[in-house]
Amino acid sequence: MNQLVIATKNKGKVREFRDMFSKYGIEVKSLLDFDQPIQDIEETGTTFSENAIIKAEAIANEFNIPVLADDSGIEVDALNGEPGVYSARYAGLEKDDQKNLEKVLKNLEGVPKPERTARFVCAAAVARPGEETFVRVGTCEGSITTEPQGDHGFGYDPIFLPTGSERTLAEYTSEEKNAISHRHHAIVQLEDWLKNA
Ligand SMILES: O=c1[nH]c(=O)c2ncn([C@@H]3O[C@H](COP(=O)(O)OP(=O)(O)OP(=O)(O)O)[C@@H](O)[C@H]3O)c2[nH]1
Ligand SMILES: [Mg+2]
Repeated sequence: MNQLVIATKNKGKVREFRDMFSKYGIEVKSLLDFDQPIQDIEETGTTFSENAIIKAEAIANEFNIPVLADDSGIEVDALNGEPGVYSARYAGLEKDDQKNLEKVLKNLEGVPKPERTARFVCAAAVARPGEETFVRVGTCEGSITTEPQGDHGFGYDPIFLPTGSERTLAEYTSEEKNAISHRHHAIVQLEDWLKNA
């Protein structure tokens, strides 16, 4: 395989998949590269895996090609796992990264450091015409800061401290993030498929 379509319109994800797949010699195309506009796929699942499968199968069936989809987000323990599958839309349907992370910080006001634990989760689903879809889940454990720090990455990266780190993911280089991220931990489980497809 020398090219793979990722069923996403999220530029941050596309950048990370491009970097991570380059070592397998795989060129990444996203829904942003299609000639025709692709309608937003409704994420009606209650888990990351369900939503990843919905996105991968929608595009695989429509275009009759193999597709990988990522559904991801952040679970904050003191917020009973929120924002979870609603991470992109936590502060509204406009999917504003800044508003989303401000809402998490506000909802955690007064919560002491040891109770600010959280994790990023990534479900990566592979759908191929006529074959069974499969999904692999990766996580990255950490905690939530009290203020945003750093300007790399995307989404909630400026408020996420990986376990044992004093820097947020937004203060990591892309190479550093891609070595420990939830997305990395999902993708390594696809290695056998990637090498043989
Ligand atoms: O700081 C972050 N670092 C990450 O590495 C990361 N991965 C996911 N997220 C958040 O979770 C939502 C996913 O929602 P999501 O999987 O539905 O994606 P999306 O709606 O943005 O695009 P699409 O792939 O559905 O087209 C995103 O918008 C982000 O807010 C991240 N935040
Ligand atoms: Mg989405």
